[in-house]
Amino acid sequence: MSATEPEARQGAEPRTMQAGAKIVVRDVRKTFPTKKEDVNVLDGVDLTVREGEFLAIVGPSGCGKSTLLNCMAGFERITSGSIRIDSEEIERPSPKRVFVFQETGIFPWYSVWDNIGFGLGKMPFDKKHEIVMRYIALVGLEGFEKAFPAELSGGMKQRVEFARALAVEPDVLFLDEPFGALDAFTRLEMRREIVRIWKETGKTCILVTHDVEEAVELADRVAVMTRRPARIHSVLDNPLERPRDSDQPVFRELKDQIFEILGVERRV
Ligand SMILES: Nc1ncnc2c1ncn2[C@@H]1O[C@H](COP(=O)(O)OP(=O)(O)OP(=O)(O)O)[C@@H](O)[C@H]1O
Repeated sequence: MSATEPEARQGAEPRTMQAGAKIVVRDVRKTFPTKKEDVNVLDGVDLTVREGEFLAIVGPSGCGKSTLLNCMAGFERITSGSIRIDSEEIERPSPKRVFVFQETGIFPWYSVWDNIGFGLGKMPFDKKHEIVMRYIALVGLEGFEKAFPAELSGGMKQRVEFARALAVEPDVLFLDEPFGALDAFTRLEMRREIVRIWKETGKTCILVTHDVEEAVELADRVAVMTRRPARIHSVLDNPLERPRDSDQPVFRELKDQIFEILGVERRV
């Protein structure tokens, strides 16, 4: 396992040509103006997300993890710096970049089929049906296409959420605490599921989580943020094969390393 210091700040021209780079974040600052005073949230964030990787972002509570994710997806405008996806500057949201939140993202008044087909817009029924059923199968919900969310368990609703996100064929999946509303057992089950889905689809996945163990179990690399105003403290490589076991010495070392970084930040 190895930790890399945040990538060196680039000059005016971001280093977008790095082989395999999907998202390049350079010297990003984000300030929220409020009536009382400006809230300085991100303060020089540098991060490169590789094509097809599973990257987790952890950090102290309220440090700006969701803000960074929103900026990368184009939902929030950055104050300065640069965020490029496939060498294109991000200025607005795109259907190629979708969010998966907690189960609350799905519409209770729509069936599983309608929820998953929602983002597909107008298209011939047969084509839509083929796509919806493909993703229903991918997430293991065959037989539940006519069910409504109230008839589903928390884990099943989460599967609908994943299928709905994937059906629009995004090339980046942003996962913002997606398992936060699930009970402990279902959360463990869904962690395994997300790894399987990620492997089968090859999407670039960026996960924000409070749970360091979850980050180490799932991610190829873990980016650790400082407290607010935040930057990336370090990015740790996770060399462990999947499925991972939290009793493995390397798993524990990696977790300890992250806690140490977070602890240091808390004492500053
Ligand atoms: N629209 C906004 N206007 C003003 N301040 C905001 C806005 N959005 C976020 N903030 C502030 O930015 C800071 C970072 O929020 P953010 O939700 O990104 O942090 P986080 O690390 O994801 O939080 P948590 O650990 O609680 O999930 C917080 O202090 C928050 O109050």
